[in-house]
Amino acid sequence: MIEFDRVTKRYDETEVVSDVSLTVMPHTITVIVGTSGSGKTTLIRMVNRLVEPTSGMIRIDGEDNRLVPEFELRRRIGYAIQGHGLFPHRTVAENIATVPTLLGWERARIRAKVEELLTLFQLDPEFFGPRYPHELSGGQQQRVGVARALAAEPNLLLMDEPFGALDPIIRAKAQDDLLAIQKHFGTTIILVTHDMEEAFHLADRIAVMDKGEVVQHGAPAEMLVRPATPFVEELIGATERPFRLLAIETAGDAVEPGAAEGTPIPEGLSQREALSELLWSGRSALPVAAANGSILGKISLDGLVKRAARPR
Ligand SMILES: Nc1ncnc2c1ncn2[C@@H]1O[C@H](COP(=O)(O)OP(=O)(O)OP(=O)(O)O)[C@@H](O)[C@H]1O
Repeated sequence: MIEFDRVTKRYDETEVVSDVSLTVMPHTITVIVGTSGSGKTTLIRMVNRLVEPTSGMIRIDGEDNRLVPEFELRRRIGYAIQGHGLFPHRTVAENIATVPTLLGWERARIRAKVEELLTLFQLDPEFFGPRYPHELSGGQQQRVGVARALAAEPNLLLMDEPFGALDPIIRAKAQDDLLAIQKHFGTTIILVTHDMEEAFHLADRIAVMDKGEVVQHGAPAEMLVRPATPFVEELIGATERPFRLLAIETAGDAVEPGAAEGTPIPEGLSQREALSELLWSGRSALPVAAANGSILGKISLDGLVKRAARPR
């Protein structure tokens, strides 16, 4: 659990983070959104003490983070940033192995970890392990950056626009990888993004920052129904509300009994994507398939229209 307790950061006279109190529950994804310059990066960099708060305290599992030596914090907390920050003269495998090596893991354990992570990110370890970052595409480098942040199996992962530079297709893939990994390891993740679509897709909780303050912190659906300020409402975008609501849950959550014709929708697809498939197919229902290919039932336009309506 991460507790921000009345955290303030000032640079000279300018307050860039103002009296933020926020609790991040273990094994959840909290997404921080807000306009440029609202203090998102500063807030998360205070967790691993790349930035020191002017006042207030951050506790990690109950422990004041100032009592933990900085090098220890940075080994314990994964940190992935836009542009990935890979070491150019180290291979992909060496990059991922950075923190485990510092921690003195045995070679066999390091090798196994590197292979596991590359495989999870669907990068063939034999092919990609010995390559150098410049031999990879931007999207592949970005995934290696996230793999590196995860290598020492941190309980906590801080991510600052980790998918910012990716094209929409690779981005969607990277988001799904992240969700799978979060499920697999139970990692607590705090992620900063400008992309509301990404926020609604990934978040268990969204924190909205405006001029250094957290103006709302809650479940995505709650934010749609009860935006705390006009700023939050504007950020969500009134015309997007039904679609944002559908983006929160998966097709698997909307399965209805019965059969339907057409190409099956994977159960992990968001309901928003399922709606799009339905509209494009011109059908009123499509089958929904599990990862192993078995048909779970169907998803219907009528069902999704009901789910997209304002919750009561
Ligand atoms: N080292 C610093 N010295 C002075 N001011 C700073 C420093 N770091 C950040 N700031 C200021 O603090 C404010 C918040 O910056 P921060 O990077 O936290 O915002 P952000 O919400 O992450 O923005 P963006 O979305 O553009 O990345 C900005 O106005 C920035 O200029």
